[in-house]
Amino acid sequence: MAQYSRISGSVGLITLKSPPVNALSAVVRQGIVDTVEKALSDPKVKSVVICGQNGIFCGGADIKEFAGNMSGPPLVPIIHAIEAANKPMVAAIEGIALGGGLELALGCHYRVAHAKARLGLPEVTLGLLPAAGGSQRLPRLIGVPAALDLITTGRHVTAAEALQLGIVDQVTDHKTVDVAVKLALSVAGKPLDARRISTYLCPPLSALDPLFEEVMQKVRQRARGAIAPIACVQAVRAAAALPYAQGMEREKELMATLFTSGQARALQYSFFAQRAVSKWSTPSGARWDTSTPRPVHKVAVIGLGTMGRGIAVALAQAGLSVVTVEPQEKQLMEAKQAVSGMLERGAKKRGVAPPLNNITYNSNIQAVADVDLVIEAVFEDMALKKKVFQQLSVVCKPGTFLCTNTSALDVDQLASQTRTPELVVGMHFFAPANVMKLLEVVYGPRSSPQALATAMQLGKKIGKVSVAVGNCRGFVGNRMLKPYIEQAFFLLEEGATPELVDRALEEFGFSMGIFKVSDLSGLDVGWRVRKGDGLAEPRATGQSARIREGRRYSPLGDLLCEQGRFGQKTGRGWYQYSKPGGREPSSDPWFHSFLKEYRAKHGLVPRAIDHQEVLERCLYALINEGFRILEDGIAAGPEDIDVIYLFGYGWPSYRGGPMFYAGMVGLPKVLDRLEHYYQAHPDVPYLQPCTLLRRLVASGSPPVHKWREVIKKLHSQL
Ligand SMILES: CCCCCCCC/C=C\C=C\CC(=O)SCCNC(=O)CCNC(=O)[C@H](O)C(C)(C)COP(=O)(O)OP(=O)(O)OC[C@H]1O[C@@H](n2cnc3c(N)ncnc32)[C@H](O)[C@@H]1OP(=O)(O)O
Repeated sequence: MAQYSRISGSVGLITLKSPPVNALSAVVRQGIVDTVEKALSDPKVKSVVICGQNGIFCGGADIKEFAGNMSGPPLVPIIHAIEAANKPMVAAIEGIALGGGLELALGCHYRVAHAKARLGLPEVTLGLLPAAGGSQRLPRLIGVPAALDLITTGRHVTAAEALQLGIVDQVTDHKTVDVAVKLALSVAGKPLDARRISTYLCPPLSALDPLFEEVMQKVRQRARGAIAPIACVQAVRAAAALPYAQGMEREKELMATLFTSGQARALQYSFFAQRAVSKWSTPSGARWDTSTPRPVHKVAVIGLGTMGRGIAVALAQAGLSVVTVEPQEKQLMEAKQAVSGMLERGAKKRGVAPPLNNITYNSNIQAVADVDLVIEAVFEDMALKKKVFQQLSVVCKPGTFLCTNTSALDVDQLASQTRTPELVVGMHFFAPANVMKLLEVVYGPRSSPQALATAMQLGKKIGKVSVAVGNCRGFVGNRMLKPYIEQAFFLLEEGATPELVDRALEEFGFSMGIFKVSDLSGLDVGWRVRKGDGLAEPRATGQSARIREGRRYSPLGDLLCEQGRFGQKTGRGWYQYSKPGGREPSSDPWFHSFLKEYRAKHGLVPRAIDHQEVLERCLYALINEGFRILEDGIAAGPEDIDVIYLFGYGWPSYRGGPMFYAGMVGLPKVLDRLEHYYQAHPDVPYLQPCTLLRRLVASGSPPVHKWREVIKKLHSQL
């Protein structure tokens, strides 16, 4: 709703009231219509201030409404009425003015922002464009280049930047509404024509066409298949080229296409999925709202390899006190230099002082005696990790949470090395740990709800999207990756090339195909794991070379590693590079002839493989494993899996995540194709459709938000 009052004798005050972010729901929009009418018809009122309750101006349109039938008065005419008003309208912006919220403010004649406010048009991140006049007013106000930047990226700006750009007229450290009322009093009765942004022309630019061509090219490259950023450029172009009324028509037309698109549905799903994962629950009944995290001030990081360094930086940047331990002096010195450099570069970017003093560097594990929580980040080796946990159990003060940054190992085995297994959880960071947003928080059967809640809270504090997952080999992300990679290897055996597989995946929207990723992260990583599992040992030639434990196995990755081809770091992998450490992959004739010989040796007759098959085999195998994970209760719901893939594995955001994507493709189709491929490859168990997928299809393929009901039923029957 919106509340109306009169203050300071002649100022009408309209307060948006719709917690938590005063989104513009149908009720709020109706409230604005009613209160504006009241203010304009009250002869005692000479000017009007619009603000939001609880220090928040407005978070934009109510995104929940987009999924249903939109009712209530539309926003565009409301904003037109505000702009056309014959009394000055002033927006008092506290907290946030985002999307429709900023568009509402742009309809006002004046804007005052609190110094801590953030403003932006993030519609593009929801698969939309600012369609309540934002795409037409913002370029008229701040010019085409700046508007293109804000609208195509959706980035939020601070009040200071908004002032510099000319989005707001005034920034204050005081009570924003009081300052806005003062301004409203001072401008009462003054002419308003020059304050109506829709009447402006965009600031002139000499070479409009080349500018838009250049921007469009950049945006297309960055968008990698997303349609909203393209539409945003087209809308701003209309603002630059057309009179306002025609520009608004174009804005409406473009929005109509986006609004009903699958991409918008996916991005809006992902917005709510990100929020849903913070409301975690476990099969044993622990929940986010009944578990109290303990405060964490001082954290230890054990091991200063690549992961440990990134984790230490992420912690220090969030203001935590960090105790690092690296027993090898040389490695410790190198790490100190590297970490300081990372902190300095990060601080420069953010315009703050580097938090160098937040970190101490130690070679003795005794230094962790008084920390609240430890994150072990030593080499991925169970024996080594067990030793560290035994030491930690002795050294740390009672009650210290002990976390491991393993990417696949059994958290429960590590817990059993300590006297307090209930305080042990996994905190699986993704490289580079100070950049990547994802954190898998892994609870074992003995982890206490408080340990889980504390790790989740710490993740949030350091700016991660944290997802609680159960303990199994590879947890969620890496467990699903295994069948995906396996299919890619099999496709090479059957006739594909790394180039073909990568192209198909990149056209789908991944920034890099699986073979480029493998070269980047190092082929030796997977090789070490396979050797640990007894899979990668050199075997007899012939049939048995391609079978392990009765299942089809491809030794291609192992064979490359045996040749010292570890990817970018050695300058050779699935591709070749100009030098060791080179970044630009190019097709490698050696690999192609090696593959030819390999196929001949194993009697494999290559056949033509198209992009469709690559996508179906790689992605459906991965999705099938996702369903198994849900079946096993390792992830609480499809949102958890999707968020993990969106934030940790480069899944294209406009496809919503693998489980959402399966729903978009249609579960019957996914099931049918898996059945087809399993029939063709009965020695590949990952292709066998799992029970949950069958059950969902049998229950009419409900939409993704209803899957939990089916999962619950399935669990109750097991
Ligand atoms: C045929 C064509 C017809 C077309 C008709 C279309 C009409 C066109 C007119 C206008 C269109 C306008 C477009 C928009 O305005 S789109 C919305 C733009 N706004 C945003 O993108 C903001 C999204 N929200 C955020 O970024 C954050 O939530 C933020 C506001 C910054 C607050 O962050 P934080 O403090 O971290 O809190 P949470 O993110 O956890 O959010 C708290 C809860 O509030 C819910 N929320 C937030 N924003 C919205 C929103 N805009 N609509 C609905 N709900 C919102 C969020 O889900 C949390 O809820 P819960 O606690 O239940 O999880």
